[in-house]
Amino acid sequence: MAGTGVFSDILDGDVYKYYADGEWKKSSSGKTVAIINPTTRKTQYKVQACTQEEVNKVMESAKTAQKSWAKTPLWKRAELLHKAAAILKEHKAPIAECLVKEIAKPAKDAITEVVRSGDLISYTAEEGVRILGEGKFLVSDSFPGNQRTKYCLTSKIPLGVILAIPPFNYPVNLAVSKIAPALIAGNSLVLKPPTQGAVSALHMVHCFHLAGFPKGLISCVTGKGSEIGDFLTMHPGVNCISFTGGDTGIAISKKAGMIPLQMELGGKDACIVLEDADLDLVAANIIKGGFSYSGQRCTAVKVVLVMESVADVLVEKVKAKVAKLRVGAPEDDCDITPVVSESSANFIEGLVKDAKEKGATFCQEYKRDGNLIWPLLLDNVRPDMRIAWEEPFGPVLPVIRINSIEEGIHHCNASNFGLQGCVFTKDVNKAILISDAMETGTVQINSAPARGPDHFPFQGLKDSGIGSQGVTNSINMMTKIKSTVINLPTPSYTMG
Ligand SMILES: NC(=O)C1=CN([C@@H]2O[C@H](COP(=O)(O)OP(=O)(O)OC[C@H]3O[C@@H](n4cnc5c(N)ncnc54)[C@H](OP(=O)(O)O)[C@@H]3O)[C@@H](O)[C@H]2O)C=CC1
Ligand SMILES: O=C(O)[C@H](O)COP(=O)(O)O
Repeated sequence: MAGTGVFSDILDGDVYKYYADGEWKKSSSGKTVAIINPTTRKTQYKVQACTQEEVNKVMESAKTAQKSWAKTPLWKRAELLHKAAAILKEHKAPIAECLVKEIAKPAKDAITEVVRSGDLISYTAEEGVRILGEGKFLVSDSFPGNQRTKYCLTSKIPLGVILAIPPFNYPVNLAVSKIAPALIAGNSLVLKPPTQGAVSALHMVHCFHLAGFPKGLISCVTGKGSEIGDFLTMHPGVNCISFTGGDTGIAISKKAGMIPLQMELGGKDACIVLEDADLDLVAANIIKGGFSYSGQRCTAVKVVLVMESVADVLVEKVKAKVAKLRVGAPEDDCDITPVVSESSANFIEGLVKDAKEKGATFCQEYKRDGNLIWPLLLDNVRPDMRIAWEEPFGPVLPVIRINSIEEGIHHCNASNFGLQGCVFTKDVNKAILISDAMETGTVQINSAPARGPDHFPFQGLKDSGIGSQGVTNSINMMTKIKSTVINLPTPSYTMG
């Protein structure tokens, strides 16, 4: 049960506290933020609306704690991360319950997110010990005109205070994907969780608290991004921002100072289907890729570009699978659950209405009950329809029929997004040519797009982001290079 047992410290009455200086605290603002359960559309939880003064104190503590954390041996940092991972997995049930209640994540997917997060933390600890435990040794005479009079020792050092801002759809996994690399690299961490997902995140933070991390090293400030967000992202105490979400990230990148930014933003992942594709495999991946978590994934299949000659058969196969999707409450492990908010549902409905007005073929009747939208496949979608380009972040999937591979690649590359894409064909030569031509960070061949496994690079191009994620890339981007050069009076060459 959320906020009970080991988690009772984080709850004060019906309001969750924020975390700073190794303690759970009540904000002096006296204001709270309601978290609306997408299924019931009623207030499920409340969190603090932290003040700017409290953010200032958090940043000061983070700066101080980072100095001693940077002197903590790598093996000790890794040991604490492994402890946090174990505690997180031990308490996966109450944390998963929070995910079900605040973001309507299906119960089994919620458990998976928490376990995956524990695994990510441990993998990051191991990877960090390896890659941060070695540097480079350079000699001067490799550059023309130089004798071997200079030895250069380089190492990766921490940036300082990392501000992590994850999105609602993975409030635990996309938080730890920032927290763990930051900490193993010797940084301190300030977390601003999404409002919907904040209580899941607070429970996750408590697992780090229970693991025994130094006071002030990790903080979690709550409050609406629209109210406290700018103060955080423009705070002079922040040395790096790692953000996942929507267009907000583009706005942040224009406001932030001269600091490293890691931005994972929206996507319009295209699924290109060639005539020789295994259409049963394609249909299964369209269902998994297009409708998991009701399409609320940046890596969801967001447009199907299928060769006309096989389109009828494919659409029928997908329709048959859509009909079998269970629609309902996340507690019942339904495949399609309510989208995260009424505003999101209204946005999705706007795209559907536009497609209707412009003549798309509705493979199912459009149906909505509150935030619950039944899965909808739109066939014969044309480029003049908004759904061809915009990201619904919901269970609505457009099918565009193409007559050539070039047409598919053109549509994919005409998008402002460039996160992932996928291509289905038995011809590996064509698959490689198409992958090379698609302007996306990743192309999946014969499978739906996906960020996982979490050690794979994860890179958005164009409006899909900057800076590459994935465990190793995240660790590296949260460090900078320090060099020490030893100057010898006379050249010295190591004898064989
Ligand atoms: N790339 C991806 O993985 C994801 C992309 N998205 C895209 O974003 C859209 C909206 O989803 P959502 O999660 O609301 O994304 P947002 O970009 O609105 O929010 C992402 C995070 O940013 C915070 N935030 C909001 N405003 C600011 C600000 N001014 N400064 C700093 N932080 C801020 C939010 O906090 P708060 O919740 O308090 O507003 C949240 O923690 C989706 O429709 C989808 O297109 C969404 C999720 C994942
Ligand atoms: O932001 C997102 O939606 C996630 O990065 C997608 O992750 P997934 O492919 O593992 O669902």
